[in-house]
Amino acid sequence: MLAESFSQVCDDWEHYLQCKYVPVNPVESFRTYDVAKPSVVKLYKEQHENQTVDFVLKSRKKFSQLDKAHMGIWEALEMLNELTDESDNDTELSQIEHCLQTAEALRKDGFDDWMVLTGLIHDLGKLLYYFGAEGQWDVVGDTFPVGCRFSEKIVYPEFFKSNPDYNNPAYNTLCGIYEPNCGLDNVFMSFGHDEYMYMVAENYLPEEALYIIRYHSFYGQHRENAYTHLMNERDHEMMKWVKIFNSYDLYSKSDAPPNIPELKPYYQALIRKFFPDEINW
Ligand SMILES: O[C@H]1[C@H](O)[C@@H](O)[C@H](O)[C@@H](O)[C@H]1O
Ligand SMILES: [Fe+2]
Ligand SMILES: [Fe+2]
Repeated sequence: MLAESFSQVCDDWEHYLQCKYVPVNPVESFRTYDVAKPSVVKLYKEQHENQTVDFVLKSRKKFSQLDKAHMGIWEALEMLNELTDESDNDTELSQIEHCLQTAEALRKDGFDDWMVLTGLIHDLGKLLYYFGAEGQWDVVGDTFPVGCRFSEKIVYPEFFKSNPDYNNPAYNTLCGIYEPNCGLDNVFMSFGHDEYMYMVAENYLPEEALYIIRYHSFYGQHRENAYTHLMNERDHEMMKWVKIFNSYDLYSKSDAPPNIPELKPYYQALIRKFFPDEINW
């Protein structure tokens, strides 16, 4: 099932480049963190204070075992439905609704199966909240590299001042522990649902889908371009997909809630094209 080359995955790249999701609400009404809910501010304070190199290494080790559950994708979506994302300032809908909204918006614009499926599952990693996460701060919210200087372009940069890595000379230079242009593959991102879902889906999806899943919360780069110095050529190619995906992830939040029972058969069939009945979590 793994796609071997870019052209195999995407037969109509030019078409996709034209696709710009047009939100119902004005673009400026999204991600307005200066007027955020108190839960959002609290979440980012905890996240920025606690995501250290040590913490990320421990979390990667703990969750890469994939020994937390054995279940199917649709089952996981239903389980996720119980969770309200405290970092999200833009939607009050449940996560299954958000996942379906993203997938539906992609489907309407004619994207390939793998991309629609990516929309459906991109936030499923939030299940790690039930699998022994410390709280929501190591599950949701935007992500960023650790082990190098925290960018001022990240939301609420002031909270990083209380992160123990902030004053560590090994970690607080522009590239920190990394070589310039080493590639994001070699960079430790703050731990959360992106990295976890990447681990879960690694054997089943094409490279582009996995890249989107792994970096969709990395607004510091896909929106702010604050970490270009760590990227290699592959990242530049792949990041184009993340940018396209982001419009659908973010702006579809203004659409009407999807009809879950009506959509279920289509998405179950789509899941079966890529995943076995049950996978390890
Ligand atoms: O609040 C949201 C939410 O947690 C999303 O799932 C994540 O991808 C975004 O980056 C974040 O801003
Ligand atoms: Fe997400
Ligand atoms: Fe999302």
